[in-house]
Amino acid sequence: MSVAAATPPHLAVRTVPLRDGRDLLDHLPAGAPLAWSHRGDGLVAWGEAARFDWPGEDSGLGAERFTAAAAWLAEAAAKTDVRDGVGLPGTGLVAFGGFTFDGRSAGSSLVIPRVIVGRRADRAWLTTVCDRPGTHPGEILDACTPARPIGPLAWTEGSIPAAAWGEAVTTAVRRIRAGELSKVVLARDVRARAEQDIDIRTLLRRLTRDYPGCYTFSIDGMVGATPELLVRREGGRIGSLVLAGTRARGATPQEDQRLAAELTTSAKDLEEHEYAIESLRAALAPLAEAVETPDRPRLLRLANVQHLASPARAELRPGVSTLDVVAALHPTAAVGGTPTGPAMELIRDLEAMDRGRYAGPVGWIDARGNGEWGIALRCAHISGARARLFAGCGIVAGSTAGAELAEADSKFQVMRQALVD
Ligand SMILES: C=C(O[C@H]1C=CC=C(C(=O)O)[C@@H]1O)C(=O)O
Repeated sequence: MSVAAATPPHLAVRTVPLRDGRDLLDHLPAGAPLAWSHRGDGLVAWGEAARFDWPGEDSGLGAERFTAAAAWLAEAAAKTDVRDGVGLPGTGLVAFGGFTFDGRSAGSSLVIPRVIVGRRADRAWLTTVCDRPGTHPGEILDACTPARPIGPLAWTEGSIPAAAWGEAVTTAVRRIRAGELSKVVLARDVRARAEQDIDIRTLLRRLTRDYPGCYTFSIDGMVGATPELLVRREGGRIGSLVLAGTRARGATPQEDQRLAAELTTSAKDLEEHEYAIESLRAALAPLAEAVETPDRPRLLRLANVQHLASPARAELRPGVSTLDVVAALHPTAAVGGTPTGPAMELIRDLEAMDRGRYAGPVGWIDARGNGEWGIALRCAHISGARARLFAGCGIVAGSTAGAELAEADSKFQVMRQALVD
């Protein structure tokens, strides 16, 4: 099924310092905004100078989509004339990307925008991408109209009703107890329809306001605020934040504390977390040295849920690219399961839906290989007036359908709240 991606064009890229203290999102015109932001830093972008699309591969387990994307980007970089007056990660040639969860699905893409505005602490910059040196992209002048409210929404079930998904959880628990695998992450979707096209900038504003500690993203209609950092690369250093194990937030400080204590001492959740750490260490072993992970996970509190979280750091071996790391880490045990092969098969058997880019790598990369890639969680696919929301849960031998349905609901809350005026 694989086909060659379109050859990237010759481009001229200019980055200049920007003396503008505005919030990154204030720069975005309506339409199809690109964004990646975390605590006010990040990149927003619009327009499309070049694009890589991947149609899906036959086996679904390989890394073809990442390898093809890396080759396309390297070719684009070789054909680009760059004048970078700032020289930070995220300046010069930058591509935004979103990859499908399953290699068999179509929809993985990289986009080199026409205009990028970036911020890192007190430094901001503007990057423009043209077809010829000395020209300016028309998109730079796109009028920045105010973000619109979403308006009334009609909600419907997704691909699989709640009760049937609960049965899938029970089946997964049975297969885990029978020794077929240790853990599988099962996901479900719900759908909403607005009366007018959904203004993605409104969602981004609400997500950055409510989830400042998460990575807010918008790439080709996938919009969300993920707490899970797959890999951040700066020079030869990489970092990652492994999450697995979840409780809701309590309604009172006492209840919140009780749920946190339950999570940090739960054998089921610590086991689930350990699988995620082991899979990260195994995936990084051939690519990186000095992999450091903490002895015990920390508690990460978000507005809707609390997670067990472990920050990891490592030093990349020479010649290893960022997309090599993305390919090696994906799918982590936090979105696939353990072992990966049987978990992927069970997901295909039980979920009754194509995840598309939900739970796939999402982020940006520059021509020097710096970049930040998260896992597309707590997100929705927005297409015109339609939104499809996704949420998944790690299932282990001790899981129950009722608790997992409740956990999925607390994960849906991120995009539900972003969509409701
Ligand atoms: C699969 C999702 O979350 C993962 C990330 C953190 C904790 C998880 C858990 O505790 O089940 C999930 O593995 C999702 O939000 O859709």
